[in-house]
Parts: sequence; structure tokens; C-alpha cells
Amino acid sequence: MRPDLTDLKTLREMLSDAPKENDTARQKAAERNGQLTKPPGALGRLEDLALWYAAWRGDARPEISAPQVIVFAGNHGVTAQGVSAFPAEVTVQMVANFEHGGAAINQLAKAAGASMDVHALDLDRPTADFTQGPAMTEAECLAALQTGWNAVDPSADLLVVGEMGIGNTTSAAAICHALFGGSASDWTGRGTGVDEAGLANKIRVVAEAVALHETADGLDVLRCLGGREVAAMAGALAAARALRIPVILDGFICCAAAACLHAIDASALDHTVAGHMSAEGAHGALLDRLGKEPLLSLNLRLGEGSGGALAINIIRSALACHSGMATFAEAGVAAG
Ligand SMILES: O=C(O)c1ccc[n+]([C@@H]2O[C@H](COP(=O)([O-])O)[C@@H](O)[C@H]2O)c1
Ligand SMILES: Cc1cc2nc[nH]c2cc1C
Repeated sequence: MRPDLTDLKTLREMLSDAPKENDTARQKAAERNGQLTKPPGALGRLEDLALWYAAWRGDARPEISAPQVIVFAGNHGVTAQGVSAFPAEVTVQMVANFEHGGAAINQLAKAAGASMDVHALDLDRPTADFTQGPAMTEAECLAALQTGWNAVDPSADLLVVGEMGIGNTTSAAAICHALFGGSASDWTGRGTGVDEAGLANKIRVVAEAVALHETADGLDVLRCLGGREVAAMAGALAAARALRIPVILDGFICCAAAACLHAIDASALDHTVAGHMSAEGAHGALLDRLGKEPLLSLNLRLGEGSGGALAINIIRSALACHSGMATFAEAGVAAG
């Protein structure tokens, strides 16, 4: 299913009409969970994850065999404001590194037994500096959303979306400030490692951008303050929902993309879990706003889908227990 995202209204409608959990599968999975050879609840959150996954797959006893990691890359005009510790050309250089297998995410995807795809979005055409005007036109934003949608493999059974884009923690901070209010400093962190003066400059940039655009509508915020890789992640999350593919969210930028969908429909992220809590200062507050409890907290601040990829084996293990364990009756173990 690859709809033509010809206008943002179509996407809004698709989000409202998106599939919901399969209640029957959840109920059957819960019954099975209650019969497995362990004290009730002893597998803690793994049990919740197994039921969540079963409900989205519509299968009471599923397994994970085809996880997909997608890394989207984009360039940001706002880098002209000196918001990153690294130069903008690192984005295209890291894409080459992903393609040659040399980045952390290549190793983490491999360790998790996941396929990995990389999509570079018009790197030679950075978005506009959003302190001056909207980052993207509607057509540009739609094209990025479509790239994200099309990147999802319909036969995947678990998805991680990650990103690479020098300057994108400024974009993510501006998205959060526009959607959730507070002050610019609440949402602005050090990204790749800016110093005190760099952080003060970033806060100024985020405050100016949000004041200029004056919108809290999820898709407007995405277009005005996002980036192509951010929009592509949003498109991939929407596609996964339509395809009933559960998703593991990554760090601050991935969750900012997710927040744009959440602002349109509060249930838009029900098919997702938070893979980890990033060391980027505002990620915890963002996860709270999205109602997500992170699976891991490892002080990562890399992006690329790294924290999501690390969490694949947690979900896989949850399903291995759920679908592979013996019941009390099968094992001849006395139930309590
Ligand atoms: O995922 C995160 O939470 C995260 C936190 C800090 C930095 N990053 C990565 O660093 C880059 C953005 O940092 P910056 O300083 O250029 O805005 C971008 O490529 C992200 O993948 C990612
Ligand atoms: C080297 C480097 C690798 C990255 N991966 C994701 N964001 C990144 C930013 C930099 C600077």
C-alpha cells in the first residue's frame, strides 16, 4: 500500500483512519501469557511488550524474523546560524560511511539481525534556514514524507527509524517548543557537543524560529521547522501504522518527528515504543509528553537509529519467551 501523498490533508485523514490494535489477538495472547511456566508477571515489561506486539500483528503467538532499520539523512539551512559543533558536510560524508558499513548503526543493525537501508534526501539542496522562513514548501515536505513512506518494507515485522543530519537537534528542539510551549531553553540541548556560547546561540535560534512561524499544528510544524529526514521519519511511522508494523523509536530527533504525528492524533504512536532515552537534555521531557517509557538508558546521543536498534533484541526476546515457552500443562509444572 503506497498512497500518493499529494496533499497534507490526505495524510491527516490517513492518520485518523489508521488501523487500531487487534483486540482478539491481544486477548488470546494474554490468555497464553497467563499459562506460561513462570510466576504471573515475572517477566515484567517483556510481558506487556509481547501483548502489544501480538495486538499490532494480529497474531497471538508471533515471532520476529525480519526487523528493518532505515536511516534517513537531510541537510539543514539553519546550520548557517552556527548551531552545530560539526560542519554540514559531515552529513553527506556519514551517508558514504553508512553505505560502506563503517558507522555504529551498521554494526548495531547487524548485531540485531536487522536489514538496514539508507535514504539520503536531496543533500545538495538543504532546507531553508527556518529563522528566515519555512524550512520546506508543502511540496518538499510531501516529497520527504513520501520517501519515508515508500522506504518501509511491507514484509518487515519490526521497524527502527533513525536519522543523520547536522543541525537537526535545533530542528527537533524548535518542533518541541512549537508543539509543547515552555521556553526555548527547555527543549534545546548540546547536540553533537556545542559549548556554552553555542548553546546560548542555539536557544536564541529556536526562540526566534518558533516566534516567526507561530503554529502548533503538527504538519505545519513539521514543514516549517523540520527537515527532510525528519519528515521522512514521520512518513515511515505513518506507513508502518498502515502496514501494522510495530516500531521502536530512537532518540530526540526521531521522537520530535513522532511528536508531529502525535499532535495530529493522540493515538498515532500507539504502534510504537521508545527504544531508549537519549543523553540529549530534553529527550526525557519529550518522552513524557508522548507518554512513552524508554526501554534503555545508555547515555547514547548518536542518533542513526542506534538506540532503537539496540532495543530490537529486547522485543525479539519478549516474543521468543511469549511464543516459545511451554505452558504449565505442557511442561507438567504445577501452577500456583
Ligand atoms: O538521537 C539523539 O538523541 C541525538 C542527540 C544528539 C545528536 N544526534 C545526532 O547528531 C546530529 C545532530 O546534532 P547537531 O549538533 O548537528 O544538531 C544528527 O546527525 C543526530 O543524528 C542525535
Ligand atoms: C561523526 C558524526 C556521526 C553521526 N551520526 C549521527 N550523527 C552524527 C554526527 C556526527 C558529527
